[in-house]
Amino acid sequence: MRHSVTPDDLAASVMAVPPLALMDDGQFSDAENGAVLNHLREGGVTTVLYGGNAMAQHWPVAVYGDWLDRLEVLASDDTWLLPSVGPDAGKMMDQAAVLKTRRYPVALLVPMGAPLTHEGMGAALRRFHAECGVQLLVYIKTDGYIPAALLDDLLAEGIVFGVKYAVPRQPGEDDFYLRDIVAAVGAKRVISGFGEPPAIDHMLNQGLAGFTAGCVCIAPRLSMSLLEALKRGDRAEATRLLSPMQPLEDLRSAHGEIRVLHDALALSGLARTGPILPPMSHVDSACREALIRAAGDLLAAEMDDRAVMAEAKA
Ligand SMILES: N[C@@H](CC=O)C(=O)O
Repeated sequence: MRHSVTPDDLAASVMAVPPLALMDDGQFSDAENGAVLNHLREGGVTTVLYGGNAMAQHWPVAVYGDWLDRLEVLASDDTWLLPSVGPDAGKMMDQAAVLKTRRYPVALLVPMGAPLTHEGMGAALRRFHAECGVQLLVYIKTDGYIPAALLDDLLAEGIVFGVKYAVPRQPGEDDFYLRDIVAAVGAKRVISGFGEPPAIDHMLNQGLAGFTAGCVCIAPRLSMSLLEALKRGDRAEATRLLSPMQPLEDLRSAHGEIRVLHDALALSGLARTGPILPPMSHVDSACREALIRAAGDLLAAEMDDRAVMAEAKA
């Protein structure tokens, strides 16, 4: 696992957001989480965030250090691994005590909810950083969550590392909040935060540096090629690369993105992800067949792409 990173690393790899694999008794599975991490690394992904898809806000603090230590052992030396902290300021301090004795450079701050003020939120982030020295990637899912000027101050103080931006917009809708954030902290510090489809507009039209995604866990090579296409401004190639992911993305939109991804990894045969953490639950059996097809087709497209690349290199 890497112990230091720079803002350029936000653009160097897709930030994969995998599910967490547990054994039937709810214990962490080294073998299955290792299988997911190996598949990502073989597909070229070097940044992995244990966030929303891993239900990270619901990890008991009692196992937080142990699960992170296990992930660190499983990750390759060149992988940038990000844990999550929050969502509340008290839990952040319990997690700071754990992170203080580890070497994670950056953690994702999952969105905080009411009650809060922006002044108080700034104080909570400063207190966390003073305790453990870990910088924060701020996850923004709602308009006006944190003022752009406060983000800029926290970035200048070395507390905020960057922003994972995931406020949904209608097609063609102007995104004033995103523009303010980019004007304050610079596009290099902001990544698109909700999968491959919105990353196309975020990177091509708003100039964001990269993106986080879930489908990348099944198709890392395709997703990395999508990132490269977007960095060179190639919309046609990006759209082509997105198309094998769309059936699974459609199922995620219809039935819940976290649980569909968790079960898709298992049904594709990539990893036995096991029980999903409460308060989430598994997908209904009614969409199982469609999920087997979508996940299997996406994995097949990934393996075909890898075979073509290997042949081209030989
Ligand atoms: N929610 C997105 C990316 C993660 O933050 C996804 O799963 O595609």
